[in-house]
Amino acid sequence: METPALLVEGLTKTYTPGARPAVDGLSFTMPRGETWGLLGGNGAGKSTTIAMLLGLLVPSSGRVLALGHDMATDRFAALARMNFSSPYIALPHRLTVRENLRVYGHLYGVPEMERRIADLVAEFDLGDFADRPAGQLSAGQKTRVALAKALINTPALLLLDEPTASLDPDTGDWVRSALERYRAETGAAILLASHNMAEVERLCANVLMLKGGRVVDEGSPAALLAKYGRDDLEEVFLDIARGRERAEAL
Ligand SMILES: Nc1ncnc2c1ncn2[C@@H]1O[C@H](COP(=O)(O)OP(=O)(O)OP(=O)(O)O)[C@@H](O)[C@H]1O
Repeated sequence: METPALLVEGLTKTYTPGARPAVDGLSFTMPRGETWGLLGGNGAGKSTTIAMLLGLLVPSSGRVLALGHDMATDRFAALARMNFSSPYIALPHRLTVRENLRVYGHLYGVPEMERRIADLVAEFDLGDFADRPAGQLSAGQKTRVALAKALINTPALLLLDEPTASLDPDTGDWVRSALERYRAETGAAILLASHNMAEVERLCANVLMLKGGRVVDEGSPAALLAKYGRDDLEEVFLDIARGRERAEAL
């Protein structure tokens, strides 16, 4: 059987000794071919989780198998087939968009790289500013470039931290369609941290609700709506964020 996209066991991160962990015993198994959402209020532990899944941050305890590879011992085998985008990581700003994509294409050893770049420039509508320095772009334009960069190596596992945060509604909508198409065409798994409930409802097969670094609930958007007796995920999120138990919510 194919290994899951992510197998996470007891993942914990304590930044300050003696303080409460930022991520506290997180365990889940995410299959390939699905998009999952990581939801939670500010400080819930989403970015810390993603940084550990990528091997950028060493966990205090627990383990991550990404595409079957242990991130503690066999990280590079996994990273070649993973990618990510985060609003907190800037692209080299003096390089043009196209140069940026070439740099990352080389890093990942992308075959037929110019064709791959041309496809991504078309897919994310980067043509108008492909030859401008990345540092001169608007936040929304940078986000689209970051997503193109995240797909350069056709990853089997894609981790996205707030992928559409700076996009206007129309652009956000077609970026979501592009992600959905990518998943459907390649069978990739996508884990996205988001504050956008409509986005999560539209894209995600399963949602992990984080609070204080722990999963406080999980399920498909439809199952969570039914469980909390709500019409949209925003209301479910508020119920959980404000600590209302299910019984009180009903
Ligand atoms: N480098 C750090 N050193 C110490 N504490 C940190 C560090 N980074 C994050 N934290 C703390 O860890 C907790 C989780 O933060 P994290 O950034 O993972 O949350 P988040 O869910 O991504 O939040 P947001 O929605 O605000 O981006 C917070 O209490 C935060 O203050």
